[in-house]
Amino acid sequence: SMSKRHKFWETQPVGQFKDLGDSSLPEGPIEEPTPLSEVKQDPYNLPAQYEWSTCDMEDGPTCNEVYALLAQNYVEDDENMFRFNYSTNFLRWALRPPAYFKSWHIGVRVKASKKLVAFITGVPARIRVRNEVVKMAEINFLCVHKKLRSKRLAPVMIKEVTRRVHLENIWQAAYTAGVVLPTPITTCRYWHRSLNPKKLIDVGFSRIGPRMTMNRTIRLYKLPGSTVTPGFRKMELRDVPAVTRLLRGYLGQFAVAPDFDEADVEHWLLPREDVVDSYLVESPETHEITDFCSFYSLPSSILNNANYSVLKAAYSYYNVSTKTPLLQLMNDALIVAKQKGFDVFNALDVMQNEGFLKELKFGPGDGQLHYYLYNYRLRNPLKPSELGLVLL
Ligand SMILES: CCCCCCCCCCCCCC(=O)CSCCNC(=O)CCNC(=O)[C@H](O)C(C)(C)COP(=O)(O)OP(=O)(O)OC[C@H]1O[C@@H](n2cnc3c(N)ncnc32)[C@H](O)[C@@H]1OP(=O)(O)O
Ligand SMILES: CN(C)Cc1n[nH]c2ccc(-c3ccc(F)cc3OCCn3ccnc3)cc12
Repeated sequence: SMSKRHKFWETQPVGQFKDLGDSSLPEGPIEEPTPLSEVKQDPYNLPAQYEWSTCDMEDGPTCNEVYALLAQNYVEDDENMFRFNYSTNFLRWALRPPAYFKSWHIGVRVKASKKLVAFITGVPARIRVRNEVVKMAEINFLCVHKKLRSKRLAPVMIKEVTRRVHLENIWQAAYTAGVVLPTPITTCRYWHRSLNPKKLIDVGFSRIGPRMTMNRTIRLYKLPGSTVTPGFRKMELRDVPAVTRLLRGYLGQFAVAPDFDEADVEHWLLPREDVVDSYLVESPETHEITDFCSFYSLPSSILNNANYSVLKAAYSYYNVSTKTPLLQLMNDALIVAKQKGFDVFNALDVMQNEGFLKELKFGPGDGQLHYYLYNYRLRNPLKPSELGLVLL
């Protein structure tokens, strides 16, 4: 991608590959805000047969259309064996955080049939970059129907969501992708911890290692039936103030991290069945909340297997350990994920995750996840361990 032409991205206020190494460029916004009166008031032009369609995720039929478009056309692994299968409840959670804008849930429909054929979203977030808290849009769920690929629809959709974000006086964004674009602020690897090795091997997600048998593999990944940490329990509404304090204190060590307040913690971290799970350790003696762990539920469709159609995957979200060793805390997270029927527990090598991945028998995945900021330059890329942000 360094040599590749990026005809669209070269026009955008993002770090450009040609600027890499030029440490004279200042860290911070690349372009200044435009006066709101000068922001384009009307939507960008789509090809004649298509129209913009703001998607109300609270409307059942619309939410189901978005679900179906993503279930059939969203991100697949490199071998096209799996495709993310975000649930409708997950999408409503991901897209309606505090102070969200419905106008940032942008669909493209065929005028004649009203068929939803493309989608892109933004949600507002306060992201701290080093010592600056920046109002940003987190951009996600960019999807063009498989039959409409390579028609340069994505740049139009990106410009339209940018325009609508600008109208709310927000000038920066954060996003991730499995593809390399100008220019990653960091590149993470993802790791997988088998919970149901027999199914993972059956569907081709994992392979039996050399000098291993199926039974030996099942034994290798066996976990206790219950958690081991005294005071380990599900998070409840009454815990929001304490978890907010714990999380803000912990995330302060990372160069880029969300600036969560109590309303954010209530939305993003209170357990929601089959969407997000959060646990904490309440000291039996002092009743102080000392540790926290969370994971979200993102199944993948299995695209061609006779016995299974869905891979149940848990993804590590935000974890804080101040008293319980991180290894023990995350092992308890694996134990509850197994209890809940997940087949695999996934984690990125961000934050302090490298400290538990190998020890808890995670294996490296076969791809990378690149993190990006829009209209905000970092002088140097970050190490994954300097990143405290997980996007869904
Ligand atoms: C201040 C507010 C700012 C807000 C905006 C911030 C920026 C937000 C940016 C969005 C963040 C989304 C984050 C997110 O959702 C998480 S990443 C997941 C993206 N979605 C998928 O992978 C689903 C399956 N693929 C598709 O649906 C299509 O392949 C897509 C729609 C991906 C591209 O459709 P297509 O039919 O295959 O391609 P054309 O229309 O012909 O367009 C080709 C151009 O698109 C560039 N491209 C390809 N993939 C991209 C990607 N993942 N991000 C950004 N750009 C991407 C590509 O480099 C080329 O530009 P270049 O010629 O310059 O290289
Ligand atoms: C983050 N969010 C924006 C979705 C997203 N977009 N692009 C991606 C590329 C990789 C990962 C990812 C992140 C963590 C992880 F443990 C495994 C992953 O992908 C495995 C490959 N795969 C793809 C579909 N089914 C399986 C997520 C994403």
